Amino acid sequence: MLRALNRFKGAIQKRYFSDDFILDEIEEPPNKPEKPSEVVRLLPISKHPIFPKHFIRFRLSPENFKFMVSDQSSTLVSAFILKPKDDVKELESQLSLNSIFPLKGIDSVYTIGSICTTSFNKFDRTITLKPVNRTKLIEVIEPSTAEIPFPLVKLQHYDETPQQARSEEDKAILKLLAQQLDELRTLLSPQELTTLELFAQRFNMKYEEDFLNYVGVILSYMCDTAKVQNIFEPDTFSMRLKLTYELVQEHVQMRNSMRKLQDEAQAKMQKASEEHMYKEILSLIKNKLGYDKDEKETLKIKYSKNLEGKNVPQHIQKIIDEEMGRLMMTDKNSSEFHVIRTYLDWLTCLPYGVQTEETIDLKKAREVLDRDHYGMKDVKERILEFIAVSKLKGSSTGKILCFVGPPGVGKTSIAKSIAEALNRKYHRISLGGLDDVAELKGHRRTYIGAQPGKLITALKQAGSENPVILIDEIDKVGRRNFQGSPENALLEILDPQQNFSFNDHYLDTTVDLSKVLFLCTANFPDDINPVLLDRMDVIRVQGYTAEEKSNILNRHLLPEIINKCSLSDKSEKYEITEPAKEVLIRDYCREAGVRSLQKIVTRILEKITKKIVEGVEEKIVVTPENLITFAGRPEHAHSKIYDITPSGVVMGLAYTSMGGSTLYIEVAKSKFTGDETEGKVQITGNLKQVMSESVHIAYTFAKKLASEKGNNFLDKHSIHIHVPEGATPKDGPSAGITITTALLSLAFDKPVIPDLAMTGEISLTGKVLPIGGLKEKIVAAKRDGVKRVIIPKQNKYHWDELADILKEGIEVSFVEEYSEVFKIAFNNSL
Ligand SMILES: Nc1ncnc2c1ncn2[C@@H]1O[C@H](COP(=O)(O)OP(=O)(O)OP(=O)(O)O)[C@@H](O)[C@H]1O
Repeated sequence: MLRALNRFKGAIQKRYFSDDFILDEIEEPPNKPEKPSEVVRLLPISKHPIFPKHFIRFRLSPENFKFMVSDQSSTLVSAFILKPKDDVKELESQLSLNSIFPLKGIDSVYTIGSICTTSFNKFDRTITLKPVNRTKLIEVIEPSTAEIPFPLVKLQHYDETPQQARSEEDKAILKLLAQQLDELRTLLSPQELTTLELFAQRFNMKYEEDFLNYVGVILSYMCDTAKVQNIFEPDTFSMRLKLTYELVQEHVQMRNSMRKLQDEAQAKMQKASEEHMYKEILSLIKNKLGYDKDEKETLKIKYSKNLEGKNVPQHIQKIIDEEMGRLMMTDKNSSEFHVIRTYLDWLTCLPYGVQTEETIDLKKAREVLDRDHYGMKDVKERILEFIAVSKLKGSSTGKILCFVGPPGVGKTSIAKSIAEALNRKYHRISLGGLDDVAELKGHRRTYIGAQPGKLITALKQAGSENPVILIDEIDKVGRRNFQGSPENALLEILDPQQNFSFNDHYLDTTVDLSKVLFLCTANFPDDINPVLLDRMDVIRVQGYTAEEKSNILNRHLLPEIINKCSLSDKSEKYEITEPAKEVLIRDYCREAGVRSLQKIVTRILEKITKKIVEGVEEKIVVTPENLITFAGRPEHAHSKIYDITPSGVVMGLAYTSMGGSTLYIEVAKSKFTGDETEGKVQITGNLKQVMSESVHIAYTFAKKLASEKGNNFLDKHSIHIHVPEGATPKDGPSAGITITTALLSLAFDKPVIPDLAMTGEISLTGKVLPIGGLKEKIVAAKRDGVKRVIIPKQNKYHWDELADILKEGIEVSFVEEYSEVFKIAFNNSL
């Protein structure tokens, strides 16, 4: 500090270095009066307390200046800091120099201030305050008035005599304070540093009090008024030193973090500007050397190669040419360049005029279909008919086949076989859960990251204009929403009248889809939009019987899985016995298709592979007894929950999206509640609307029939109808005769004959109407040990078409009227 002081010896005599502060002429501090007067005027000042040996000049208003100059007592005044308030800040912002403010009340100033000598400069109406001592405000003797702007106050002065004997702690803190001050100097701007060093000239650093006052002055220009006043007030040296040290430390920390943030921000900005500069230089160099042009030329060559041998439609060629021109003109580093480039990538990669030669050969088609799929007689016949018609027509397009059936029955894989049979490329689009039309028709190019829709992607991937595109799960496509209707887009895609000019939003031009052969699959035709369904030829793919599953397993699934597990040449090391396969089909895979059978057999063969790799010597034989160790526990428990059905319980047959299943209808009486005079029906078991309606029809009919037979049970009791397995939603009218029979069984308190199951819709007059999914229902009935089934007479031809092996062991009764059901179910005993 002393070095700094010497450096600045002979500093400019009068110097302005901040708008707020005027360093006055260097002069010796005034002689301290023997004992300063204790009754003086109070000058309320702003910003910071005046530390001993530091002096400040203020500008006064003309009236105040006149008053002060004429006032006899004003050779000595006291200066007190106004407590920071909003209006003080406001006043400060209006005045650039340190100011003396009107005093609103004695409470608005801090009670510790300075007693100062004064000197006036009438040229610029300023008063210089030179502090003598710190002082405490005791009371107001004469308050301020309109004529007397500054009140007369009584004070009690501090004793500022330097004390040399310091405690060890004080000495240590003084050392630390000096260190902190050194650190602070490293964090200051050059202008701040100059100010700091100029202040140093006023203090004699030999004295610790002077050093502390000097630090106080520095802080008063850097910290809040309240904080500075806090270090100004204590009357003991130790306390002032401690508080001053803490404030310096806090300020240094704050400056350090600010410096860090500033450095980080600066580094970031510098990096960004350097990057920008290098890019500019690079692009200038590339431009000069012609590299830029080279890259564009390379793209041009790539696009012409993409289009080689293709028969690009005129309207698309025009767009390609235009976009090529734009590409050449656009700066390679601009975002626009990338947009045009991606667009051209798509436009040039589509297979314009590229086709595979279609073979419409019935014999080959039959071979392929038989090779890949067991059974499916009807489906294969329908496909061959379709191919035969295509042969005469000269093309297979124009008609849309839709394969409908439960999961895992081979709908997707038969579509693949059709593609192979016709020598067309194959691509599958899954619509499950799709609800954004843009996924089918693309996003407009104005979107960031826009892409064409699934159809254009399919054409690109197929690489030919005439692939088979399988639209999978068309029944699961989302309905209309705010983004548009995917169903409408499908109508446009599948309609031969429209799809020769399919408009993709991204390509923003029309593409010909008329040569594509569209095939669709669905689990539930009822969920397909009727307008869409109308355009399709529906081919029902039925579920498989246990025998069919067994054949599919042995002929197709097993060889395929064995091949995948690389077990083809290790057949002597393992065996899955026929009884084990039977248990697998019966207990593990009860659904209509064969997908879970495929999964479980894969799991078993993987376990076998692991054992072989581990070096198990003996032959691994999978039998019904050890099946659990290979396949785990069967997920399906036996669905037969009654061995003998009691009164009020009858077995029905249902067809769900998962295939056929047996289901029990349970009916129980419940008491009348309140003042009911007529029976009511309560339904539980997750029944959807059609089935609930069916319950009401059955109830009305059963009531009528019962009373005709002299039984008024149903009139006198409320009824609860339940269909167990509530987690599965049930719909469809085919439980009509089953519900009626269950109601009558309860009413007459007579169980139906054993091992009976029935299916059929009932009308209000007792007619039995036909049902769907007979094959699946019979498969389920057989699986659950049903010996006798009642089905509508109108379904007889479906029954006749069933394989003999499926009908074996089941006695069937075809009925037209409910009265026939009644007779069979209750064995003519009512
Ligand atoms: N009749 C069959 N002959 C040979 N393999 C079959 C037969 N039916 C199904 N598969 C095989 O079963 C597996 C599942 O069939 P696929 O994926 O075609 O069923 P899916 O009906 O399309 O089911 P989803 O409705 O769930 O899509 C395939 O590996 C398929 O080859």
